[in-house]
Amino acid sequence: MTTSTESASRVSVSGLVRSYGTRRALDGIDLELGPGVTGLLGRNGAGKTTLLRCLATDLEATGGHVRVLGRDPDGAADRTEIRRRMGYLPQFPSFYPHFTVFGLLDYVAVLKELGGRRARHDEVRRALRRVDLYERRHSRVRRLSGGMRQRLGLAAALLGDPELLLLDEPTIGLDPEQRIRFRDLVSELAVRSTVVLSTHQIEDVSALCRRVLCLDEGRVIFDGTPGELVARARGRVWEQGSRPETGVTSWRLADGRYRVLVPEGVDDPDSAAGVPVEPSLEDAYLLLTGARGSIR
Ligand SMILES: Nc1ncnc2c1ncn2[C@@H]1O[C@H](COP(=O)(O)OP(=O)(O)OP(=O)(O)O)[C@@H](O)[C@H]1O
Repeated sequence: MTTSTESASRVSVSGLVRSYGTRRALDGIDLELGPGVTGLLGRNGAGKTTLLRCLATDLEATGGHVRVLGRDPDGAADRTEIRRRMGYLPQFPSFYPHFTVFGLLDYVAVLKELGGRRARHDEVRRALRRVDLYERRHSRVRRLSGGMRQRLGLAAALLGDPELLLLDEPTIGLDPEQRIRFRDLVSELAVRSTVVLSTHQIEDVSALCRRVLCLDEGRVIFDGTPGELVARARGRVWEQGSRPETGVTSWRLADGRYRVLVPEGVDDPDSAAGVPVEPSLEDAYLLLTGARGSIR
């Protein structure tokens, strides 16, 4: 039976467990996602890619319940329907190098069963324009730069205006202009679509996400707005002239001073040594995930 919360959500996950052998990469995730951009943060190995792969029907859950776009990924017919209505940019997209840019996207569009030839070609052109690759449509994929390949992967994910867009580290390798273009595109799409963005680029989260989920060892350790995450760090970020004692996180800044993060339960530094400053989202994330000691 479908509950009203489930039908409003594009993604509904409860008690999701995914193990690789004896290792639990996801250890009981509960999640409801509606339209808008949600940023997925977490250290290397926290479980972000595994979560996206479970939502993308690329990995089966070991335990718990997953519904994507109102469908059950365990059923073959439901899985096909989810794949048609979802766009997925994997962490390491790989392409046939001898295809042209246009030919490759057209091939993906055929697999997604996007309309007749004419409508499909229109959609391929539209996706190429959106990622600024239209001028390169006749190039062989092997001749693209790393950032262009990343944009090609994004174009493939955008085909057919998916209701759910799952993006695993989408801005890796993009130059600043293309990164801003990407943000503009994603925020436009997120008016109607649900976008989940796994990233280590905290600036992308600040610029794009209304909601942040932070994973640690396969569990959600924070679920809220970027502002709520920053608020947790207020009063715990300092700058001072000398490297502090252990027990706090610190790193040297360009001007020779030190930025100091003071975890909860540790005394504030001596106010004579430094001044409290407004935390950034990055500071708040580092405090949340428990970084310790000097970051050199
Ligand atoms: N195919 C696999 N086989 C075995 N273990 C795996 C596999 N994929 C991931 N893992 C393990 O599962 C855990 C979560 O990995 P995952 O790739 O989901 O993390 P992540 O948060 O995406 O990391 P990163 O930021 O480095 O991409 C890690 O301990 C990882 O070593």
